Amino acid sequence: MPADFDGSNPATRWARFCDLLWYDEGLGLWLDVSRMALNQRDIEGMQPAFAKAFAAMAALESGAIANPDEQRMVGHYWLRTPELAPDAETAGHIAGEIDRIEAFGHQVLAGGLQAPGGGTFTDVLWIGIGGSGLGPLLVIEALQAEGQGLPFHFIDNVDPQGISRILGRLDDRLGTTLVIVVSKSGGTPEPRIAMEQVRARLEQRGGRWAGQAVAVTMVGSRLDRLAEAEQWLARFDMFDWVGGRTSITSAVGLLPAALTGTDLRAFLDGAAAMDAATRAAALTANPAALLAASWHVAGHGRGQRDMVVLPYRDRLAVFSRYLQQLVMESLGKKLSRDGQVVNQGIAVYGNKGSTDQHAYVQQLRDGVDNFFVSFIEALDDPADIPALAGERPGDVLEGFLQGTRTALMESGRQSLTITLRRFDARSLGALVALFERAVGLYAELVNVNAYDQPGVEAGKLAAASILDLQGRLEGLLADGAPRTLEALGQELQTADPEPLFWILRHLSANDPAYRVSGSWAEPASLAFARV
Ligand SMILES: O=P(O)(O)OC[C@H]1O[C@](O)(CO)[C@@H](O)[C@@H]1O
Repeated sequence: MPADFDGSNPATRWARFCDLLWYDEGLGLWLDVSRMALNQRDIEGMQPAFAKAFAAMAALESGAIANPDEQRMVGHYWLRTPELAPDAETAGHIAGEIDRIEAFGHQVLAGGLQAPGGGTFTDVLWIGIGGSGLGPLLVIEALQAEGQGLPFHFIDNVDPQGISRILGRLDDRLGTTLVIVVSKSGGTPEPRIAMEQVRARLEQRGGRWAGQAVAVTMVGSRLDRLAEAEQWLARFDMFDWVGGRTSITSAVGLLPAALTGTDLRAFLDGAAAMDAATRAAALTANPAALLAASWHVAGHGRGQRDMVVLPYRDRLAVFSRYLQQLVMESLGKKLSRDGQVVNQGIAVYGNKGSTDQHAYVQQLRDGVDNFFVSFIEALDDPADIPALAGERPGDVLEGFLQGTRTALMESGRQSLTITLRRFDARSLGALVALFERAVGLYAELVNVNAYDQPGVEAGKLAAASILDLQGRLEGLLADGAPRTLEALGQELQTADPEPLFWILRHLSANDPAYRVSGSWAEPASLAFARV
């Protein structure tokens, strides 16, 4: 039985550490939650809720409609253990896609599949947003060995400057760039618009789009239909029952692995092994349950403490962004599954240690106590970085981690630590699967649907109505007559002149045909004309 959380007594601390430490030899992974406020009373009190959560996860894995809003099954666990899928056809399809991805990677890297103008592909340009961009970025940043496979470039936004920068970087290599367009729904505006920009530039530079383009999307989506009609180089399936934020073990994460010569089977194997470990139906024997319980106690089941992710490994710097989507899009919900307003969620941020010690860790130690830290470390230091003048970088890094952990404890701040024996494709798969399951369990504890994202729709709809308003506004100003915002509002029958101000400020910054009179500091004085 673990002693209660109390940083002041080394003997109690040690006993608590030993009692709560979770370790799995096969996974080579330790989880220490002894410095979270998770006490025996909490563990006992949460047993019934966890019994229900474990049952819900078992039902989800066996194909229940776990996402009722979208009437969808939730099957990311099947991606690494296809035989778990509810029917043999689905299992065969998953396994077949993995084989195809692997073969495609080999063909591209070995030059069996060439750019349309001849020669091997030189680069990959990946276009996708949210889960269609973050998982691949994590795979590349975390796992691509220096100089191995193709260099990757990402467009994960519709920022024209960002698109311009990437196109400028690729420029004369556009004809030998493999362009992978990723959108589960196949209709998300940002990647679609970015794709059109890339396509236009690539064709200007003599490339042949269909021979260089690959689609990753749901069968039958708008993107899939386009890729099929134009006979793109390849199409890979993004299954209906996999959400963007849990798609890293689908083609979304496997294709980047295949195109960089990374061991995608090891990645899947690590995730499968962690899935097996996190099926344990006992709170203290299950690392994902230990995480979920610790988060719950720390934030009083209301998300009142933020999750600060501090990996002590540069290659994992992007992991906090990855977790940000996984945790916040899954748990950040207004309504419970019973329709009650709950405004749930856990805020996630972070970068990497020890770098952040010289940035925001000051506040963590001394400022507002509204967080818990998730330290992540790997024990394997590369052999080519030796001790110099008695200083070995790996030892210093470990010392800084322990130092920060201690300093936080001394000021009563909570932290947990995940330690990987080795950092590789297998352990990254395990790490991802650990958090996926913890998020699923936590969602059960707070009774929210972890698999929908209704809040995102509000912003998408509002953006669409702004673009519609802009179209009507431009139509009105085409006659060349100057108008104030108030007059424009009246003619366009909108009671709110503010969006008109924003649209015209942007238009006039980019199009010299727009003439502006009045003062920008006094929006009501402004008049606009298109001459
Ligand atoms: O892959 P898609 O369908 O383009 O969606 C991209 C992202 O947009 C969201 O649907 C939110 O709008 C995320 O859940 C998803 O990862």
